[in-house]
Amino acid sequence: MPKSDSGRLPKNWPPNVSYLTAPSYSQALSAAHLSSLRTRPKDTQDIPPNTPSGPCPLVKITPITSPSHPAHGQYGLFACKDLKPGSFILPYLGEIHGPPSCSSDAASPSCVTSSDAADPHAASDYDLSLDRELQLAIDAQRKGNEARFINDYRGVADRPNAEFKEVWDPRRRERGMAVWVLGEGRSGKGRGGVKKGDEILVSYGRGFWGARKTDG
Ligand SMILES: C[S@@+](CC[C@H](N)C(=O)[O-])C[C@H]1O[C@@H](n2cnc3c(N)ncnc32)[C@H](O)[C@@H]1O
Repeated sequence: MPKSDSGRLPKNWPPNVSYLTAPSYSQALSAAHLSSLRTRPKDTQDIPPNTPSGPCPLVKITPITSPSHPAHGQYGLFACKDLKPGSFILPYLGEIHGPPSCSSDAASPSCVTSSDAADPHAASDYDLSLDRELQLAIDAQRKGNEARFINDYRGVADRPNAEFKEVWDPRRRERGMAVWVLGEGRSGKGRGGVKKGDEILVSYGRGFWGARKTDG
């Protein structure tokens, strides 16, 4: 049984994944990575102070039973109530890690190149970039929270209704990623927030799918 700090697990939480209520850190994170992680970037929104640590009351993990859904047989994340455009949903928790097998210097040339053997995160479908320059990312494959169940909108809806955005956590004084309802945008077209019962869908970006294309 996976353990969580609060002892409570969201419904449908998989037994082989640890449930996190706070970030986890790779032991290989360098001093430079930790320092960057704890430096507030400009123009980053705060995680709302009332964000619960533990199961998020706004969402539920739900098995995808519709055969026409491209993630049929897997899980998705659905809204338990109407969510306003631009509103915060939940943090994206997982193991914060740097580039593969990196030693104590973030810019170290001794970092080995990426391969599945050297990089435990290379094959993960749950690895979300936090800082491209420093190659910091958050991998929720083995440990995470409900946000790891968010599917891509392609083949499900015309457009995403949510997005992953960097945040500042004032309690931990640390950078992170979180899920937000898409804002109304300039035109306001088609961005009416998320309705109760809707699947929460983001765009993983073309890079995610490009990297998974097979030749055959
Ligand atoms: C971060 S996981 C999302 C949660 C996943 N459905 C689960 O139950 O664990 C990413 C994986 O979900 C599936 N997925 C998400 N969005 C999809 C889409 N639009 N079409 C096909 N598969 C999708 C793919 O298998 C992808 O590698």
